[in-house]
Amino acid sequence: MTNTAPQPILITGGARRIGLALAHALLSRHQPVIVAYRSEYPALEGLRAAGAHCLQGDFSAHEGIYDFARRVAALTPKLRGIVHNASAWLAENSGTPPEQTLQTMLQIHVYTPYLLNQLLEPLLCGQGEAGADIIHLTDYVVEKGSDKHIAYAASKAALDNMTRSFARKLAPEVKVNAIAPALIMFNPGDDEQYRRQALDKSLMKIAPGEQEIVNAIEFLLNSRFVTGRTIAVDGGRPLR
Ligand SMILES: NC(=O)C1=CN([C@@H]2O[C@H](COP(=O)(O)OP(=O)(O)OC[C@H]3O[C@@H](n4cnc5c(N)ncnc54)[C@H](OP(=O)(O)O)[C@@H]3O)[C@@H](O)[C@H]2O)C=CC1
Ligand SMILES: Nc1nc2c(c(=O)[nH]1)N=C([C@H](O)[C@@H](O)CO)CN2
Repeated sequence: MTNTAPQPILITGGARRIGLALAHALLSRHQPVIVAYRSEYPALEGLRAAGAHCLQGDFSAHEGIYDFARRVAALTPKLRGIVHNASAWLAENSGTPPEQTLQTMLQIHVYTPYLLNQLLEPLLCGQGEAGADIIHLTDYVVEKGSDKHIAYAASKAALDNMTRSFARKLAPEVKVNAIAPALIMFNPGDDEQYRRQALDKSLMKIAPGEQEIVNAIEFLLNSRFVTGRTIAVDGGRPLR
């Protein structure tokens, strides 16, 4: 009887918040993970102790993405999946020149998944039908736009669209889906007024926390049939 070990899932931006929670959830189910991180975090120690491979990588320039893909390929012959979680939430009023805001948003939400999906395709394919997954973390604002985060929303919309293109290209070996969250968790600097207003935007009126996204990702990983779709995890925001 052959006993094949599960192949790892690559999580970008996995050293904090949603990516970190996902990495620990998968590790607790004996699913190996490779965590891509840019900045050092104390949480990396816990991830390594739990068995994660943590690979430093900065996707701010194309060469960093190519270099990172080479190091992933040197680490493992196959991947069970890629979760494109790495992101920055830059607003137009951040003081950054607008062309730089757009460039930063396109780099992390469009170039990074576009290049990694192609550079790592040989690691995803060859594992049978529905043998691997790509999951793009997008945003509810893809549907609605955002007056304060115009470049962010546009770049996430491009990522949402790429979900369907890569699903077409890689079927039936690789399923490709997106998860579009609305507010999942606040940032530490968010004040009370902001929190009240943000909570009031959904029907459910809570910030549900990382586990909601972990649950959606586990649903997709367990499916053999769902591909090319965007799962909304938004507390009913379009109905408000
Ligand atoms: N939190 C929420 O309520 C919502 C989240 N989402 C989406 O869910 C996902 C996870 O959200 P959240 O946990 O809040 O994300 P965070 O913004 O907290 O973390 C994102 C991670 O991506 C990394 N990253 C950003 N730019 C780069 C880069 N150029 N190269 C390498 N790594 C980079 C960051 O690294 P570093 O630490 O070095 O900056 C960071 O660790 C994101 O895609 C987000 O857009 C969508 C809607 C709501
Ligand atoms: N990369 C990130 N994207 C987003 C964040 C974040 O902190 N990092 N936060 C949000 C907000 O929670 C928003 O949905 C409600 O205020 C959106 N995207």
